Amino acid sequence: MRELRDKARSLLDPVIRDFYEGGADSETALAENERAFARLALLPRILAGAGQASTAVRLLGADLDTPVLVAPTAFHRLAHPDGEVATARAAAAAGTVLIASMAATTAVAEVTAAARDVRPDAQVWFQLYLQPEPEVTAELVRRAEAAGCTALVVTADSPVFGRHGRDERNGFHDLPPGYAAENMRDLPGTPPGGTRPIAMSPALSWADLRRLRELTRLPVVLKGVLHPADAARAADEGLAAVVVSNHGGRQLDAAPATVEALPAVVAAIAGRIPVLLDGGVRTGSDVVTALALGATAVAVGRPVLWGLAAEGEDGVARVLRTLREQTAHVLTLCGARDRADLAPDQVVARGIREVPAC
Ligand SMILES: Cc1cc2nc3c(=O)[nH]c(=O)nc-3n(C[C@H](O)[C@H](O)[C@H](O)COP(=O)(O)O)c2cc1C
Ligand SMILES: CCCCC(=O)C(=O)O
Repeated sequence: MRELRDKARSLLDPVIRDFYEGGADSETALAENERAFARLALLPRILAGAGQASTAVRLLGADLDTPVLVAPTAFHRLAHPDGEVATARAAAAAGTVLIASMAATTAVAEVTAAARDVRPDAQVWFQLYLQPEPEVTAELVRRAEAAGCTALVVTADSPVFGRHGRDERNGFHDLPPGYAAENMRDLPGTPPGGTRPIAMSPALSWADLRRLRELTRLPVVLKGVLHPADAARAADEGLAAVVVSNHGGRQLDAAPATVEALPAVVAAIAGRIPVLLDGGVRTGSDVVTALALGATAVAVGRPVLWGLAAEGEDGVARVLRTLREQTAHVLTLCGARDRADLAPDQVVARGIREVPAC
């Protein structure tokens, strides 16, 4: 992973590298996502007789080979000329879900076609920001459905754009000439062939999410959940899953590390719907830590961009394969056959522990 990251960093234009790597404000949330995992240790169970570990997981009715999904990230063609097509092919081959970003540089129909070309039952979910004009959101949903996406992921942690100091310093505000947010083309209100900018709105509420659900039969996943009360509400409202996420540290810089927010969300959901997590997942130990704390699966953002920038489709495939192999290895070392054998008491803070009364 480090090797791919370093290769990506050396190949990418520094302005694009900063866009991918950067976080909001002081980049505290960005750094804390990784640091919080480093502050945790796993207590293995021994002599459990668990046998060969399995990374397979069932999620929203689909069987996946790995609990590591591809988080939605913008503008893949800035990382590699094959862009989202390469990512989609690698995710499909890895037997995982690609959450395709609304801010993709490839239209969602082309993304799903690329994934299905590798594997007919490939799972592509479509991430969107609810747009202030309902007819724009409705058209995006219609396109995602027509493309064969199997779920919608609404990102709810972005009432405004995050403040990204690196992009401001670099003057990176728009896609370079020759690239476009292809899902935003030919929407209501755009001139023929033109695109419209992605809007973020602080006026959006649960009522807007309910209206979205009336438009579609697709399961709707809520991304950007950190408060347990919001998690409970998501389950009450009938959402299909939540993603504990602080947007990779790119929105509220004072947000907690996601792995630290996870236990309260898991408790609030109380097994009603799957809880996913993204932010700072870099190794199989991170994956197993999140699973032990109650996540059904995790997603990775920047590692996929490193793989893509370094080696295109092969690089993304390598990132996903490495994480799956490491996850299986760590499960085995923890005495677990799969996620169901893990328990939250296996995750402990580093440092000397109090001696428990046994
Ligand atoms: C360059 C970049 C672009 C992103 N674009 C989107 C996006 O379009 N939609 C979205 O919901 N999240 C977006 N995210 C957030 C990711 O989905 C995810 O929450 C985050 O990257 C996870 O953290 P990690 O990068 O540490 O794995 C983006 C993140 C990065 C780094
Ligand atoms: C309008 C593009 C939004 C991309 C995004 O969510 C991010 O860069 O974090």
